[in-house]
Amino acid sequence: MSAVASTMNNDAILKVEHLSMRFGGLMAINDLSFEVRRGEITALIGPNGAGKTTVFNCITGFYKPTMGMISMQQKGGKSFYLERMADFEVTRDAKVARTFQNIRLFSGLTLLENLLVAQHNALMKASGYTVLGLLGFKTYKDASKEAVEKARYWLEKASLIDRADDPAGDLPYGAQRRLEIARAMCTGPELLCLDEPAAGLNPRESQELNKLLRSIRADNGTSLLLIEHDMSVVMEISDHVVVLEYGQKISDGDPAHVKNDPRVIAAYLGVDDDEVETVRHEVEEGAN
Ligand SMILES: Nc1ncnc2c1ncn2[C@@H]1O[C@H](COP(=O)(O)OP(=O)(O)OP(=O)(O)O)[C@@H](O)[C@H]1O
Repeated sequence: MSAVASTMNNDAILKVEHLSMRFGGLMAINDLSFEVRRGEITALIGPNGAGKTTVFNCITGFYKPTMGMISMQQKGGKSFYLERMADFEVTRDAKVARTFQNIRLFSGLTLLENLLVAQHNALMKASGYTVLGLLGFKTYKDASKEAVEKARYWLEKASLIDRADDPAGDLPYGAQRRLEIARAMCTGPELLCLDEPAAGLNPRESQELNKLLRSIRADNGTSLLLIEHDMSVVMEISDHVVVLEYGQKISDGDPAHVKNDPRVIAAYLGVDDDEVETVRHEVEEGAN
C-alpha cells in the first residue's frame, strides 16, 4: 500500500501531475496535469482517441503510467499515490471506484445479488476468512445484514428497488447503467469514476442518470469524475470540465468557460491549429 503524508490542497481529492503514458511509439497522454475538487462533478471530455480512457486506466490502476504522479486524498486526510497501486488496492484502500464503457454486470444474478457481490471484500473480512465465520460469527451476520441494507439503499436511490429480485440482464439498458453505478457505490468510494455513463441512453434515461449523479454528489458527498461525449449531460451536471486533445490538456474551467473556448470548438470541429484564431473571432462575434 502507498499511504503517504498529505501535501495536497484540502480542496482537491485527486491531483494528476505531469502524467504521461506511452504505447510503443504512441504518446497517448503527454504531460497532463489537472485536479478533481472534493464534492464536485468533474468531466473529462475530448474528441475520440484523445486519451480519456487511458487517463481513467492510469487513475484506477489498470495501467502503470510511463511518468507522472496521481495522488488521492481521503476525507480523513490519508493520501495515496495511485500510480503505485494495483487496481484492487485502488478500490479497496484508496476508495476509488469505476464503471466501464461497456456494461459489466452479472446478467444472470439478480439486482440485489449484483450489489451483494460488490460487497464481497467487507463480507469476507467479517467472516474472519473462515467457513466457520460464515456459519456462526455474529460479526458476519451483522455485516451481511448491513450489506443487504446498503444494497437496498442504493437500489432505492437508483429507482430500481421494484426490480430487486429480477435478473440484471432483464433490465433495459439505461437501468443497467444505473445498476452499475449503484454497484460501484456499494464499495463506499470517495471518488467515483464513470466512463461514458450516458452512452446509448434515451433522453428520459439520461435525465434519470443526471438525477442519480446529482444525488450522489449532494447526499453522499462523493466526488465524481466522468468521461462523457454527450455535451448536454456535461453542461447540465458538471461543476468543472477538463478537455483533452491528442493526450494534452487544451482547456480547464467551468462548463461556460469551456463551451466558449475557441481551442475546444476548434478541436471538436477538427480545425487545424492555425485556424483557431479564426474560430476565436467567430465565437466572439457570435457572443455579441
Ligand atoms: N492498450 C493500448 N495499447 C496501444 N494503444 C492504446 C492502448 N489504449 C489506448 N491506446 C491508444 O491511445 C490513444 C488514446 O486512446 P483512449 O482510448 O484513451 O482515447 P479516448 O479519448 O478514451 O477515446 P474514445 O473517446 O474513442 O473512447 C488512442 O490512439 C488509442 O489507440
